[in-house]
Amino acid sequence: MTTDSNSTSESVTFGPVVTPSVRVRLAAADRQTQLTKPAGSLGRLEALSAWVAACQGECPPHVFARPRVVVFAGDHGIARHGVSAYPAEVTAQMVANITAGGAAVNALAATCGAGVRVVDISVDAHTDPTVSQYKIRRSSGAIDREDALTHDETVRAIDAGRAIADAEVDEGADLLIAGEMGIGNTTPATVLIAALTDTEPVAAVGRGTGVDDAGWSRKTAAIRDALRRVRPHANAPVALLRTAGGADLAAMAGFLAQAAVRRTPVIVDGVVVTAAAMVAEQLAPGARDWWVAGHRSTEPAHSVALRQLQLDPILDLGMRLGEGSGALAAFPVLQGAVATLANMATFADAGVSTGDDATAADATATD
Ligand SMILES: O=C(O)c1ccc[n+]([C@@H]2O[C@H](COP(=O)([O-])O)[C@@H](O)[C@H]2O)c1
Ligand SMILES: Cc1cc2nc[nH]c2cc1C
Repeated sequence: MTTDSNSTSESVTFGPVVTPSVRVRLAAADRQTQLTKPAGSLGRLEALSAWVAACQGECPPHVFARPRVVVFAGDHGIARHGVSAYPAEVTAQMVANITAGGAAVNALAATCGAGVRVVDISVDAHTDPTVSQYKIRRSSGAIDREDALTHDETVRAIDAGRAIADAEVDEGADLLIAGEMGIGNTTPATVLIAALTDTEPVAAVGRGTGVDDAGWSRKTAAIRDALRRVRPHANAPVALLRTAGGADLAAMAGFLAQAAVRRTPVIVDGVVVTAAAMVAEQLAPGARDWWVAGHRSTEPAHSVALRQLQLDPILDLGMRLGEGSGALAAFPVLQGAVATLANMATFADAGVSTGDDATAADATATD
């Protein structure tokens, strides 16, 4: 088996990813011990707040002022081969629904002040020019029998995602969420994750939108066939996306990699976004330090990918929607964590006795 391993020879290069500040993370952990609460009593919120402070490079951190969701929409040729519970036409219909404000992503984003943008990367329909600025093509190829994209399309899709991340950060986004919409997209997502983790199709395949048993069998066979085509490219992210990904997945990978280059934290969503994240980590090593997993989707491949990326999801609510919904559900938890570190009084400020004072008082009483 031949292996392409040199990602620079694939003509896509990302700027360096710096590590979120270790010094600030330690200062944040120390400040958490000084806040008016028993030591460690905010549980994982304490580590989450320290991560945000490290990403922002200052402690105390500031609560997020401009969280932004970008929903990447694209169709997949494999959806025409009975692997989803819904017809491919739903992708374009949902793009219109998101644009009109009627989708779950809109409802969730409105509760926490997040802005939503939907971008048509590869929808198999004509869409409004306001969403099609970055369109690469109409639908990616059916990956069980043909490449998803040409090399040139793959590079352009990655660059589109990079440009979208740059535009969001330049316009002041201080937290990014990648979401997606695309009938059939759990099939290429599962192929990418299985290829990158050497996982058997049956251990990774899930029901996606709720496909029935016959559809599940077709999906498993499609994943097996696509895996045969893609396995030689497991160490070559551009070839991986070209062979068995899609334009939407490539754009998300570029977006997630560039967010890290731009030192902007990201809440990762479900199985499709996390598949793109695995490729983004190949494109820009270290990018994962800038991401937190919002939730654990019910798709088995999602757990496989989270384990590989060493991301511990904030929520586990049995969600499997996509659109960035799981990340948005987790956002108030993350924002709350930041608010504790940013806004709570210290024991010294508030004149509240510390645990050390109790120990000292006990010692005095027994002297
Ligand atoms: O995010 C997830 O984990 C997730 C799990 C199952 C389904 N989805 C969404 O459902 C669509 C893909 O499902 P399917 O069955 O058509 O492959 C796509 O629009 C995704 O946003 C998303
Ligand atoms: C209606 C619908 C909405 C979605 N949002 C994300 N994936 C979806 C799939 C369907 C079918």
